Amino acid sequence: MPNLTIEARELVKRYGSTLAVDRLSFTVEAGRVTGFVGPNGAGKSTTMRMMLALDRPDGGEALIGGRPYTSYREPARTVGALLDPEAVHPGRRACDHLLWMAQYNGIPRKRVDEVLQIVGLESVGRKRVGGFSLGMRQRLGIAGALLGDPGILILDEPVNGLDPEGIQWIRGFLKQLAAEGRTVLVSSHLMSELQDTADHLIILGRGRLLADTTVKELLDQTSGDQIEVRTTERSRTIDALSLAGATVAVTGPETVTVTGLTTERVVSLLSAASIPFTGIGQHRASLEDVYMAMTREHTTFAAAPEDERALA
Ligand SMILES: Nc1ncnc2c1ncn2[C@@H]1O[C@H](COP(=O)(O)OP(=O)(O)OP(=O)(O)O)[C@@H](O)[C@H]1O
Repeated sequence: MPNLTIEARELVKRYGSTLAVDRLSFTVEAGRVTGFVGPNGAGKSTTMRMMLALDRPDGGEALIGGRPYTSYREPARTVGALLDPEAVHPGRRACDHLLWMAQYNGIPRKRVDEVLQIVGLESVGRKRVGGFSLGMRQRLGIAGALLGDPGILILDEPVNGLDPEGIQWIRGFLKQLAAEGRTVLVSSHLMSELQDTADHLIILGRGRLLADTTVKELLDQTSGDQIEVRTTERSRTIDALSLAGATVAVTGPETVTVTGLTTERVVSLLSAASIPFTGIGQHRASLEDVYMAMTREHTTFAAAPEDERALA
């Protein structure tokens, strides 16, 4: 079995005073879709660029299949990447762009028609890229990533700019690639784009690893013992439950979320105080809630300069 992992080992990248990637370590495994999520500026693209030797780390290393990217004679057969769908010359036909990539990587030309078909661009293969929508350019970028039939795929924001049908297509497609045993690393700044697609999540904030977990573990860990109460008398509810030692958060015009008490105790306290409620039950946090809570302090677009961080 070939090694199809992607590894970041203590990766560091600085741009001037900005610490874009901060001692980042994780391993991406084959056979599943790994979502690489974090707010804008968290360091996702920088990390992917270091994996592909497009940027040089200031510390640590990135390994593809256990080796540095630069050690492969024909890297396109091991790893395919989509980084910037706008990078194709607009005057070029889609098929010529792929043909050029294939020739450069020693890949037979018949593979060009195959990948155009795989991504659903066969009917526009002879059209110039300048007339393509962003969604079509994303598909073309994915076709390029697939040219060498690689076991590892690194896709930066592939859902960006796709219409609902395109989003549906890419979700199914990524799952299929993983089911074939490939390693699929896909970034997004929106958890909602990946929550139904990714099996595993690597969450970044300001260049640091915030979580390396399965979607299920993340939800279980955070949903905990929260109870949601629906009531028109929010402030009396907050007073009564807080007095009994609960932490109560307002989560809607007629809902509060309670931590620290059992459902039975909440019911008995509200009944004793004659506070009406129309619903009560376990609160399940959405993945988006968990992600927002986790990244809240890390959403500043630019990472703080190192000397500020030292003082923090
Ligand atoms: N070439 C560069 N020169 C200077 N700063 C850079 C460069 N590339 C990235 N940065 C900075 O490094 C940090 C990480 O950027 P990066 O693009 O990797 O984040 P990202 O998570 O991919 O964000 P997005 O979701 O917006 O693509 C940001 O503060 C960014 O401004």
